[in-house]
Amino acid sequence: MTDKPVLLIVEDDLALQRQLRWAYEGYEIVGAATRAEAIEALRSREPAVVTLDLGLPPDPDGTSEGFATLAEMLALKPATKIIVASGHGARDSALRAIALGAWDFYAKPIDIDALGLIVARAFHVHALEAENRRLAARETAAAGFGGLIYASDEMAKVVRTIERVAPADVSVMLLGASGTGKELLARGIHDHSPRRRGEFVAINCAAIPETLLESELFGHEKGAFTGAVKTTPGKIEQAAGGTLFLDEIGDVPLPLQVKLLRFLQERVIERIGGRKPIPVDTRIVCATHQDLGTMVADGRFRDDLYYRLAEIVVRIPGLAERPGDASLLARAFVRRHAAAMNPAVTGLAPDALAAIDAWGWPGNVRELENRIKRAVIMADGKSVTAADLDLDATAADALPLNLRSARETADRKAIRQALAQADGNISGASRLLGVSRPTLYDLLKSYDLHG
Ligand SMILES: Nc1ncnc2c1ncn2[C@@H]1O[C@H](COP(=O)(O)OP(=O)(O)OP(=O)(O)O)[C@@H](O)[C@H]1O
Repeated sequence: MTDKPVLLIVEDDLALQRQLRWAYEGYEIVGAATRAEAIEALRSREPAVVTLDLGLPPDPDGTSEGFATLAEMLALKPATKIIVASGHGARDSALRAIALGAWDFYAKPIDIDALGLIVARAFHVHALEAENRRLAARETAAAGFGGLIYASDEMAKVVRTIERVAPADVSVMLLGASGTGKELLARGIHDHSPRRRGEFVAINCAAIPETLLESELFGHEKGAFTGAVKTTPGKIEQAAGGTLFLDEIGDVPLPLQVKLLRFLQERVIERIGGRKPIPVDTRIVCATHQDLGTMVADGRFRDDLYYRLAEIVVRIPGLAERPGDASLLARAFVRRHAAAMNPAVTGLAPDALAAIDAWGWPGNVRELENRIKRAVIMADGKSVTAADLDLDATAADALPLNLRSARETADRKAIRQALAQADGNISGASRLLGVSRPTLYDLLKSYDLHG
């Protein structure tokens, strides 16, 4: 066995089969002369592409056995690209073969070069479709994770960690820049934990004025302060039996940090103006874009609270550090927003994809989604362009330090993308990059990248 792509040739004329074997060098050729042999080869070798002669025994002058083989193969492995050949009543057979799901048809006698082109194209399309299926599978697998979409190994690693910690009742701290998907991941933790039937309650500690934050979190009794007209439970109580997501935890003022710490130690709260402690069983997931380590060192964040909250710390990389994610997310957002706002739009133009890859995404996924939403509304034609995204002029980067550093940046980016596309496979990535494996190894070493 070689690692060349497998081409199955179903042909009862053994001389012709031999001739084809010699003609196509780039593939590993497997021959079959009957339906039974063809099915056996399909099962054992799973060829991506098959050429099928319709005139097979016991009906070598007709097409019945050929069509039966076609139908059986497609039923077994629908993604197989089957190219049908026949000399009899070519037009009718062609129509019938295509209707049954054949990839293409050619009329005998065989022209080796013409058939070679059809075969090569079939392999190419098969590979593209396989890649699409792989990405779609990742999308669906991740859909359980609050609809999280990703292709990069960086994000796959984050998801693996989250999947592992979700069922354990530990507090999780998510660190990442704004718009990287922290809330989505927090929701994912909740949905994959035994508390999923309870509520997921999110509170953005930065968005609520200091004076109100305590009451929001802990609730208040009627009459506790002016305007407290009725007793109101806080977010912590609301999250009993579920998960409390404290976003921007770094913005909680010090006095409230003390109260939060007491809750985490004793698992009881007291509403403002209340006298009796109320036990609350909730899991805390928190997030911040701030450097809590420095805040602890500066005395702006209590270290005892930090350690209570950060039993597990998960770092979420920025969108620009996740090769392949931006374009995958962009496609998904185009689908989502086009359906709602401009159904004529079906995709992204090549210049838009290039601009998306080149952009630094300071606002991460949120920025990407907003740009796509606006572009879908603005788009005139079927495709969103770089101009619709407002990325054409702005995508021009500042001048790099020197040519060497510009080359290194470009190299690093291309290597990471190729590795992402090849699923981390060095041979695959080196083929995509057009360099030898040893060259790629050297580059990985010199740039301190990991394959
Ligand atoms: N991997 C992803 N797949 C699909 N959608 C995503 C992904 N990451 C983020 N989003 C979407 O992007 C938006 C921003 O994500 P989210 O609110 O989770 O970010 P955040 O890190 O919590 O941001 P902030 O810190 O500003 O609150 C949301 O609409 C979210 O649904």
